[in-house]
Order: sequence, then structure tokens, then C-alpha cells
Amino acid sequence: MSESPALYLPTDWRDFVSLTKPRVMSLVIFTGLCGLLAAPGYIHPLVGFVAVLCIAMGAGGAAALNQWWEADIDAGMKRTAGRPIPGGRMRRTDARDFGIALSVASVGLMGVAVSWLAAAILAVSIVYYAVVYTIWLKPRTPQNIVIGGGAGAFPPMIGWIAVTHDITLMPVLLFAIIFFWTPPHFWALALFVQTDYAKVGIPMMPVVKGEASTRRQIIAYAVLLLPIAAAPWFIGGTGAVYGAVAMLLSLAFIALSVPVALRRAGPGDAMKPEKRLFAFSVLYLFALFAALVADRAIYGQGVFA
Ligand code: HEM
Ligand SMILES: CC(C)=CCC/C(C)=C/CC/C(C)=C/COP(=O)(O)OP(=O)(O)O
Repeated sequence: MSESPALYLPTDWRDFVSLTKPRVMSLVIFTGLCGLLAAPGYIHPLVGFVAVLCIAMGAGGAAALNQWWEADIDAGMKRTAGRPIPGGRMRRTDARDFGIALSVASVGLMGVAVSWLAAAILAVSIVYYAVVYTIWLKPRTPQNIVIGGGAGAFPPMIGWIAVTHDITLMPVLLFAIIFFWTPPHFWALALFVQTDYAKVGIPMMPVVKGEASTRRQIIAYAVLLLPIAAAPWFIGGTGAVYGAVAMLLSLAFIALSVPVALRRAGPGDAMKPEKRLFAFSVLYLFALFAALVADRAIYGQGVFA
């Protein structure tokens, strides 16, 4: 890694905000909040707020460390070239220090104010994203998303454990939902930005195994996602409201994966099937976790009991 140029534009506070990838992390934080609200037990609202704040700080800190490490790669891709470090608005070391400070503070605060088990899992997820995924897996294997995607699956588990202080089947299932959701979420996007990843030598699935294989794998994960998303209902962990929403959303996810797998863009189709699937993937997770909380509220379960 090289230290970047000597001349910098001044760093604005907004650059620090954008370093935390706020748009992506909004869903990470939302799933963490929903895990917390769906968990059985009582949590003082202030402690609950601190727990979600810690998830936000940890996720943002890990995102900053990801950009500290990947500044050269980001500089080579159109989508990421304008980020604070490659854009010349932030010193690499500032991003590193900011990322470390946020990460350490988030784990410490979670441990002291909420739960040391939740803090330990938060620490694991930060290391998983910033080190295991970013430094180790991403530049090495096309399975980077599959294995590394686990990092983004921890937040609802952390939220749940902040309430229960215990690892049970439900938080593991919430982890599994995001774990199986991540490959179609990201590969749909990678199909329309793949030339960029190839340019900077990142072995994303479409670059290494080709488009056809990636398209087949997208639908395979979409199909697997249906029973996993419905599992909290099958095991009696939720009511039928969640079950029905999970089935409907997952069927829609499969339906939108079909044209991606068959590589079919209708004539005059302004939005390519991959783009549509990517956009729906974000809506899917927001709606699924919202349904989980709504279900617990309707049936008087979780923190609503
Ligand atoms: C290894 C796993 C993942 C990869 C590689 C990935 C990659 C990406 C990329 C490249 C984008 C395009 C926007 C951008 O450049 O920031 C994106 C968007 C997004 N991702 Fe992911 N993602 C992953 C996991 C997740 C997880 C776990 C969540 C949340 C639970 C998530 C939520 C989002 C959201 C909400 C957007 C849309 C942001 C917007 O509207 O601009 N992603 N993702
Ligand atoms: C609590 C905690 C630590 C949560 C972590 C959440 C997490 C791992 C989210 C993954 C989100 C994400 C932006 C991946 C992008 O991959 P990338 O960095 O390869 O994408 P890029 O090409 O945009 O840099």
C-alpha cells in the first residue's frame, strides 16, 4: 500500500459520514434494530438505543477500514473513484484512525452498556468485514461474497442477543436469511458493473466463472432463501403474518431471478432484470424484517409482550 498524494482538498465532515457507507448501512442498522425488537424479553429503551447505535458505529467503522485498505482498488473503479480517499479529500491514515476509533468505541460501549456477548459478536463482525472479507477473501476467491457475506448477517443476531444475552435458534435463522440473501443481492449488481471489477483484478463471480454460471447461482440462492426465510415461522418462532409475508416476498424474489437466470431483457425494457433484482433485494430485506417486527407486535411477542 502506498500513501496517497501530498496535496489534498480539505476533508469535510460529510466525507467522514460517507466513509461509513450510510446508504448501505441503513439496512444493516435496520436489521439490527428489528432483531432487537423481535427478541423475547425486556430491554430498557435507552439501552436498546445504545445497542443499535453501537451496531451503527461498528458497521461504519468497518466500512471506513474497508475503504482505507481498498483505496487503490476504489480509485480504479468508476463507481467508487469519488470516495473520500481516492477522491483526494481524505488522508488514508485518517480513514484508518477513524475506522479503528469507531470500531473500538462501538465494542467497548456495547460491552459496558448492553452485553459482552453482543459486544463479542459485534467485534467478530467488524473483523470479519474489515479483515476476513476485505483483506483476505475479496482479492482471492470468487466465493468472497458467499463466505465474506456472513459479516453483514450478524447485526440482527447482535440486536437479538442484546436483549436475550443468549444464542438460540431464532437469531441463527436471522443470520442465515441475510447469509443466503447476500449472493443474489451482490451478484445481480456485479453483473452490470462487472467490467469494473475485472479492471482492478477482483475475482468476482461473473469475472471468474462467467455470466452464465453466476446467473444460475443467483437463482439457486434465491430458491434456497425461501425455506430459510420461512423457517422462523415453521419452527413456531413467529406467527402467520410473518410467514405469509416471507413466502410472498421470497416467491417474488425467485420470480425476479428467473429472467436473470434466463438472461431475458424484454424489448424496450428500461430496467434490466439484474438491476430490477438488485433493487428488489434491498426492498426484500427491509420488508421481511419489518414484517418480523409487525408480526411480533400483532401477536404480543418479543419486546411487545
Ligand atoms: C459481501 C456482502 C455485500 C456486498 C459485496 C455488497 C455490495 C453492495 C454494493 C457494491 C452496492 C452498491 C452501492 C454502493 O456502491 O455502495 C450495494 C448496495 C446496497 N447494499 Fe449491499 N453488499 C453486501 C451486503 C449487504 C448487506 C449485508 C446489506 C444489508 C443488510 C446491504 C445493503 C445494501 C443496500 C441497502 C444497498 C443500496 C444502497 C443505495 O441505495 O445506494 N448489502 N451493496
Ligand atoms: C456490524 C458490522 C461490522 C456489519 C458489517 C456489515 C456489512 C459487512 C455489510 C456489507 C456491506 C457492504 C457495503 C459490502 C460492500 O462490499 P465491498 O466493500 O466489497 O464493496 P465496494 O466494492 O463498494 O467497496
